[in-house]
Amino acid sequence: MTDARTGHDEAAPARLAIFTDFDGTLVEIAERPEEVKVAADLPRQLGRAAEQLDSAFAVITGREIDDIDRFLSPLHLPIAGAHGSQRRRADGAVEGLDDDIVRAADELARRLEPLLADNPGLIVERKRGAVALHYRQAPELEQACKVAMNEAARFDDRFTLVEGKMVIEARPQGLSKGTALRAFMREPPFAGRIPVFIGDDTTDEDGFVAAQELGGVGIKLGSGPTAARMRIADVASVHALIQGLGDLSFREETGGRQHQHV
Ligand SMILES: O=P(O)(O)OC[C@H]1O[C@H](O[C@H]2O[C@H](CO)[C@@H](O)[C@H](O)[C@H]2O)[C@H](O)[C@@H](O)[C@@H]1O
Repeated sequence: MTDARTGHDEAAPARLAIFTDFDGTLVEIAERPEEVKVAADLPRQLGRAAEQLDSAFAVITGREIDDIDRFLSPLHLPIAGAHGSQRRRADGAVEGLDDDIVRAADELARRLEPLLADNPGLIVERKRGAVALHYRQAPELEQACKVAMNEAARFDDRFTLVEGKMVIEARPQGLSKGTALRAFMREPPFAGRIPVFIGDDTTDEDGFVAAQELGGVGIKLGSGPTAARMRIADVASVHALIQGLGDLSFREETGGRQHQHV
C-alpha cells in the first residue's frame, strides 16, 4: 500500500535518501572559508555510503558546487550549492540561474567594496547568484555588516538576506535548502524514499522542515532552537551516522548477500 501523503510504499523496507550540509556538519568550522580541513578518509566514506544508498545521497550547502567538488575530490555527488541557487542532479545535469540574477549578485558584491577597503578583516565570497559577507575575523563589525548588506540588497528585491555562523548572505528570493531538497525528492534516485537532512546552522532550517513535511526527519548538529526533530552531537557523529545508515540500507536491500566495495 502506498502512503498518499509521502508516496512511500508501506510494504517495502524503508529506503532512505540522505542529505547533508557541509560546513559545521561534514567538516569543522575554520577561521576562513578556504581553511576547512577535510578528513583524509571522508570522500571514500561518503562515496561508499552513496553507493549503498543507490546514489540517493546529496550535499545541500551554502557553498558553490565547485567548492564542494574540490574539497571532496575525487568524489562527485549530487549537490545543491549557494543555498539552492545551483543544483547538480544525480544524472549529472546542472541547473543554474539566469545570467541576469548572477550579474545582479556581482553588482551587490561590488556595493560592499568600500566596507571591505576600510576593514581588511572582512571577507566577501562571491558566488554565482549569491554573496556571503564574513565577519569571523572582526566580530565587532557584525552590526556594520548587517547594515551594509541591507543597504547593498536594498536596490534589488530579488534577494533575501540570511544569517549563518559569523556570516550574512544574500541569496535569490524563493530559493533555499528546502526548495533544493524538494527538487531532489521529485527525481530518481531520491523519489519515493524517506528524506533525512543533517545540518548545523540557521540556513539548514528550511531543509529540516522540507524533509519532515515529506515524511522524513531533520537532524540538527549542536544546540539552539530548531525545527529538526532529532539532534546529533558533533561532526564525528555525523560521519558515523552516515556510515551506519549506508550499512543499514545495504543490508535492508540485499540481506548482506552482495559483494560490497570498501
Ligand atoms: O551550508 P553550509 O555547507 O554549512 O555552508 C554555509 C557557509 O559555510 C561557509 O562559511 C562558514 O564556514 C567557514 C569555514 O568553516 C567559516 O569561516 C565561516 O565563518 C562560516 O560562516 C562558506 O564560506 C559559506 O559560503 C557558506 O554559505
